[in-house]
Amino acid sequence: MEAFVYTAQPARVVFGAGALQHLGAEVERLGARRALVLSTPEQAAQARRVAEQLGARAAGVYAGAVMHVPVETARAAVAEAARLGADCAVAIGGGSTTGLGKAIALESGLPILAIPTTYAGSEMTPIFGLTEGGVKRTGRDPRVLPRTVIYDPELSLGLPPGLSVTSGINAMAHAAEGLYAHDGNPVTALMAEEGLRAMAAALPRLVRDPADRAARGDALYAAWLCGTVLGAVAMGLHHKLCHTLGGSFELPHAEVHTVVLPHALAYNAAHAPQAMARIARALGAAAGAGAGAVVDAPQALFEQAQALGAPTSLRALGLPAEALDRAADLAAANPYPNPRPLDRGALRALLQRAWDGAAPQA
Ligand SMILES: NC(=O)C1=CN([C@@H]2O[C@H](COP(=O)(O)OP(=O)(O)OC[C@H]3O[C@@H](n4cnc5c(N)ncnc54)[C@H](OP(=O)(O)O)[C@@H]3O)[C@@H](O)[C@H]2O)C=CC1
Ligand SMILES: O=C(O)/C=C\C(=O)CC(=O)O
Repeated sequence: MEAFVYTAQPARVVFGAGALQHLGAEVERLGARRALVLSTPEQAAQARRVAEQLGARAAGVYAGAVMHVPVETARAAVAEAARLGADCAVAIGGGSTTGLGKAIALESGLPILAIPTTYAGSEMTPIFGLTEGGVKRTGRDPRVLPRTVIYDPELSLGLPPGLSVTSGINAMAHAAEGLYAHDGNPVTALMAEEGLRAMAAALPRLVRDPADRAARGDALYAAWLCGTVLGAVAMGLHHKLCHTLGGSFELPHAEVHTVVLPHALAYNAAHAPQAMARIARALGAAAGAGAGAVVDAPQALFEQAQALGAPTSLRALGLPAEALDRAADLAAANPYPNPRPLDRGALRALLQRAWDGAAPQA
């Protein structure tokens, strides 16, 4: 085995149906006395229930989270945390709410307890994102890594099948790119392949029955693994393209990941054969393909998304055709680690296929 470096992220995970019951004890374990509960406006009722559960340990509710964390929202939340004398943030919701918790932690150092209800995986990463003047910047800072994560599959029962699928594929994207990361290692590869297998197996069950508790648990387990990979190693072309399309053209995060992933993998396939073999093995195993069956990883992902009823074209997400040239310019502009060198013409062709909803092509 070759030499490698693996840095574990020190989050505590409490996992299982009904795990939310441990919230009070977990807040106490953090040494916190006044937790500010965060959510989106739509999930405010759930946040209030969480605050009631915390009783005297709740400082209040801030239900102002929005996608991509505008700096104005972050500043307002930091001010509210200070006004209420909060010494901890409890973020219940998807990546948008966790992201707001991270913005507070970045400014104030408050510990975060995250309770994820989607599969985005932000709860397992020291990565933050902030949007100012229509431009999103991301960074890494150990202060924003949640100290404790409560994964309770009961809380994701209400996540609609369409969102479950796109959010699940968002998670799979972290694992897939982690498998060819320049700073990857055998431990993150193990987590990535298992995360891909578990998510690919869970999603068809969730589409058949969104109330399938076992499948919800498997999907959250997969999200945890995939999020851990995102937090541990560098992402490449796929995440860059999605940030460009999401940040500059305001496309929805998980849906963009779903459309772009097969195409980004096809772009890199010939330059990352071992990663492709592991992705294919994970997808083949999930689909019940016999031992030794050959599965084309990008094509298998494309077909799985189609079969699950997910969007497969950028056109369907509302991207105007005129935006493709600028998106290609932006994606080719700044260097970042990727197995295949960035070629503006090839990226433009990739984007065209993703816009058309065509099958991925190496
Ligand atoms: N820093 C990091 O490491 C990462 C950051 N991110 C960031 O997170 C954001 C995306 O996260 P994502 O989770 O996809 O987006 P959101 O948190 O915006 O959630 C997506 C949708 O899911 C809905 N939802 C969430 N939970 C439930 C539930 N239990 N029942 C019903 N509906 C629910 C939300 O509804 P509603 O609006 O009603 O609450 C929303 O419409 C992006 O900003 C992305 O950049 C993503 C991955 C990693
Ligand atoms: O944009 C962020 O907030 C940080 C990372 C991600 O969103 C990862 C992703 O693209 O899913």
